[in-house]
Amino acid sequence: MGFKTLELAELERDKARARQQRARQEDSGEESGDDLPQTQAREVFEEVEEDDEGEYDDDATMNLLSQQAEDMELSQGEDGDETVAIRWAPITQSFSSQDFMDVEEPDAKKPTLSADQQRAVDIAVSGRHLFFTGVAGAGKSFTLERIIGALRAQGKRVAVTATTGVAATVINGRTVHSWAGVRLGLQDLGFFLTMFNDKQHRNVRRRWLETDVLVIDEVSMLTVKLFEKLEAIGRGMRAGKRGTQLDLFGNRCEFGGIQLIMSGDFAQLPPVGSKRLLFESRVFQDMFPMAPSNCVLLRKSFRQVGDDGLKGVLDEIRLGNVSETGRRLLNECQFTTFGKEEEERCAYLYAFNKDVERRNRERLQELKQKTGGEIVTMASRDVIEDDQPKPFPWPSDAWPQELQVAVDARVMLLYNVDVERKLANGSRGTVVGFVRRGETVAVEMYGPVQRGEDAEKRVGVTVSFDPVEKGESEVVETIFHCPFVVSKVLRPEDEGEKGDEIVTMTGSESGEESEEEREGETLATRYQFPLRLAWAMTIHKAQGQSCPYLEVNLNGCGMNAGQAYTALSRATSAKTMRVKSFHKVIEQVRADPRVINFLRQLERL
Ligand SMILES: Nc1ncnc2c1ncn2[C@@H]1O[C@H](COP(=O)(O)OP(=O)(O)OP(=O)(O)O)[C@@H](O)[C@H]1O
Repeated sequence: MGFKTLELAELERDKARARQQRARQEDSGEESGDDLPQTQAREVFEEVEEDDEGEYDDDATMNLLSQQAEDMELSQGEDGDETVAIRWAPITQSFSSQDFMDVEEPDAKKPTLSADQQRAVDIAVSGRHLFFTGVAGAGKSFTLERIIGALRAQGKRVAVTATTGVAATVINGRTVHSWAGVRLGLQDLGFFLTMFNDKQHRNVRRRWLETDVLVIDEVSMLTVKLFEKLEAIGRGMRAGKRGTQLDLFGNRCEFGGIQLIMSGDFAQLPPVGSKRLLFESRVFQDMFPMAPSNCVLLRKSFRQVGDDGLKGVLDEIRLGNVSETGRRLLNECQFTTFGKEEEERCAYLYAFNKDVERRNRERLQELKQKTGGEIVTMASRDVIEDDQPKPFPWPSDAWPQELQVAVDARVMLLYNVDVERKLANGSRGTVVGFVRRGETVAVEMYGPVQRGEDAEKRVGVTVSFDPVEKGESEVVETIFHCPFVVSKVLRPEDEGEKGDEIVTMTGSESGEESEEEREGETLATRYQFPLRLAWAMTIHKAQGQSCPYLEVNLNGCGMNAGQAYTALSRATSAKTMRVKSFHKVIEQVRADPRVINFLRQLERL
């Protein structure tokens, strides 16, 4: 497909989106800002925001906020050494009507909910906080979509989020960090409450104030510390609005009265950099008491339909205890073979980054031999401040200085470009071509230098992203023309909690920084494509996805049933899954006793 065709397809899609939005606005009697140029429309919107603010007494609110900040200062707790695990910062923090988007009426053809799924929907529409969980493929994301539809039909303003970008794409949401405006969430409560009250952050503030229901998916990866911080921010931000009243059920207004809908499976991946699991949080326990009125366990898996053998072995691994029958099945999976096309679509999962990188390098060389195509090296453009050492000691998690790609190479996106359009950190696709000078202005301005034949002319890379299977089996194809990403090393103004330098990865299509990102002194900046090779990926990147063809290497998953379980449960059937390094690991797989205990309590409800 030529580039012009790609651009046209994109244009058509944007037009269709605009048409849909206009139709929705007309239906709801809302005035459309579409006829205005974009900036003007934004100004109109901001004026409305200013007016809304009149509802609150700003001085009184500020006093309350500072008081609350002192009262609720969060301690570091045992998670004090939390590592910086999420390497991006939101591209834009802007509030959009999409945050509170209407949804279509339920379609009679859509699959019907199981009794447990229906119970979750009923609790959600009753206005109570809801936590629901279930085995991988039990339809947690699917049920969330139904819940969101039902709540919006009640006129509620629902913010849809997940703990990772890829998980957010599945439910048409954004990351909870981005929604909440907290980036990595490293600063203390007072910092956020003060920050959200300056004019620059009015959009974040407005989101906190106007949301009725906050949905968070894949909560097994949410740290106790961040969850409790979000709860305190909610209370702090909304204090001027609702005080510290009790809600309809006589509860203290957690999250300042926002209803919480949380979903995830603690038998899958735990949070990065923290030993505590979310259900150990006192705030979580208060909000979601172990009772049928607040918690639901979905028991049936819909992913491995028709493969009871695989379902059975997954249930065993989940609890860290694999039977002889289960071992035999996994043993047979060592010898699964795929046809040529299936092998191309296969996802290879590893526990370690070094294995992922090795496998991807091998596949790139194989591709070159097979097609005779050229491997293109994208060298980053580095800007290092005068007083900084040269070469600059880039942190190990900075984007690579040299990125190698080729046409037909499988690649993965490295930050959340546009989660609503399914372009999230972890989204996978295939390189379809290179964009040459003159075909796009933005690329010329911000493109990195390339080496290799024809390098002068090659200034961009075009990727066709895989369709994302939504909860209800629709597919959305996205063809994406890569923007560039700025990777910065900053010395923050407030020195952070640890006084260390913080690495901030920021991205924007224009290459310009957004207001919120202009904090601290820039030491060095790297311009690079936000891509990495992705025939192989880490198990973390695969959470929440279904993989029709899968190879799992279990090396490194010992002692961590969550990793083995997450990896193997991406498969839709044992026939389309190849398992490697299984013997050594299966003896060691142990489930976390805290998780087993938590699940047993849920079973008894
Ligand atoms: N009631 C249902 N009827 C038919 N299909 C369903 C139903 N519920 C879920 N599914 C299908 O099952 C598959 C898995 O669902 P989903 O991805 O929501 O599971 P999940 O619990 O979120 O999985 P994971 O824990 O791996 O993220 C999807 O293809 C979904 O469409």
